[in-house]
Amino acid sequence: MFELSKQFRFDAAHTLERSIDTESSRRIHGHSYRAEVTVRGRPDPATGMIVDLGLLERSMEDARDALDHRFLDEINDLGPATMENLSRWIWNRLSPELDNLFKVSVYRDSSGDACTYWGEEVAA
Ligand SMILES: Nc1nc2c(c(=O)[nH]1)N=C([C@H](O)[C@H](O)COP(=O)(O)OP(=O)(O)OP(=O)(O)O)CN2
Ligand SMILES: [Zn+2]
Repeated sequence: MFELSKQFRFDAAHTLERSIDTESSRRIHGHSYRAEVTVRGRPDPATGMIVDLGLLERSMEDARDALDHRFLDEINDLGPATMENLSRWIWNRLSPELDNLFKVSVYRDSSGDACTYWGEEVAA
């Protein structure tokens, strides 16, 4: 079994309601994010690939365009612009076209923040 990943970066602004650092979090501020999309599977013997990295990049472009240099509070189906909601939002955007999608991680390298979404568990 293999995991294959590709990353993209985006810079975006947001506000956040929190119980700590309330005032500064409510002010519009920005972060530099890095998102990592991982597929899992076995390479096709003919191509040697799980999925062509070029195709993976194409399907990520749309998500990047929707996030980069945006005010995240204005993205209707995101909810509060947290790392958790961003990783799930990227997952929801990519999962219809990526059969082998395994996880989506979002990082804020400057502060050491990371969040990974594996999709919702399907009840047995
Ligand atoms: N569970 C989560 N908690 C918080 C999130 C999140 O996405 N998930 N996000 C934030 C805010 O984005 C906040 O701006 C980050 O706050 P903080 O860690 O205090 O860092 P700074 O704003 O000071 O950012 P710098 O890296 O210092 O610029 C909070 N919590
Ligand atoms: Zn923030």
